[in-house]
Amino acid sequence: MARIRLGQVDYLNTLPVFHAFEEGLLPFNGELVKGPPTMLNQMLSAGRLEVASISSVEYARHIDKYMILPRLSVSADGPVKSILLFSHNSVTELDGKKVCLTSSSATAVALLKVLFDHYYHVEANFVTMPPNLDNMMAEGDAALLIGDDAMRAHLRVVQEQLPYHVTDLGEVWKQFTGERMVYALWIVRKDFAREYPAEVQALCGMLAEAKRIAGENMPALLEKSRRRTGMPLEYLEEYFKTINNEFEADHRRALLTYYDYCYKSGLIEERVRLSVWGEEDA
Ligand SMILES: C=C(O[C@@H]1C=C(C(=O)O)C=C[C@H]1O)C(=O)O
Repeated sequence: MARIRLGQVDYLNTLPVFHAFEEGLLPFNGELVKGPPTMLNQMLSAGRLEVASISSVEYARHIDKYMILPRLSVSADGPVKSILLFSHNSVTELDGKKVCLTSSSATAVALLKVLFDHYYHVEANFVTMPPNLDNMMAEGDAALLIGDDAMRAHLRVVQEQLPYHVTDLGEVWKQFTGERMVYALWIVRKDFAREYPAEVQALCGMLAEAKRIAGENMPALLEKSRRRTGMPLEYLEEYFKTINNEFEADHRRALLTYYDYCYKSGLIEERVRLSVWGEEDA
């Protein structure tokens, strides 16, 4: 029996899928590997994980090697609250300025570049840095943060009344395209899926069960999130209402729209078709 190394993006937005795994509520006898998206992106690509939640743009960069697991994503329809650009001035004034990008992200980095190219028509200089708001704002004119880092930074901006503009890229994307945005997917390595289809099928069942369990245990999940991050309960409650973890027809159309723009901006090399585990043409 193949042991599955399962990568978990270590942000709140994957908890509605991973909570039951963390709590040992499922008969999963593989290994859970936690880290920021870019770490898991690399590990999956290097064959050091079999399955992982990773940056959605990464799928488009490895379509020959990857398959999408059904009915799973991290997405939001409009404002997402955790993909945020902090800036000293408004975004339209960032032409020729320095924008610091979190080293944890791939999807949001590409989304920012797409929006700069096609929506704001702004050409900035990008530098990649560890996710630290103060260092980034000292170094450049704007800072892109994602996940819990972005949420913490936003709370600080409000509490300490820091004089920054805060732009929610999910909201801008929705204004621009009318679509939701899919930030993360659950991906299996194709070579592994071909060799161990029964294990992948069983894992898909567990992931579906895990979502159901989390949905029925929101008070416990919220309390765990509060303990883990120190963020206020109401803020977390709103966040979990904002994040969606499905992958249906709307998500697919939205994702393909995003990939189209990534292609136009030279951020991915080929046009993409979605190959989803268990579907006819996968
Ligand atoms: C919405 C989010 O989606 C995340 C954004 C990612 C990226 O930018 O590469 C990767 C995984 C997601 O968990 C977030 O973390 O805030």
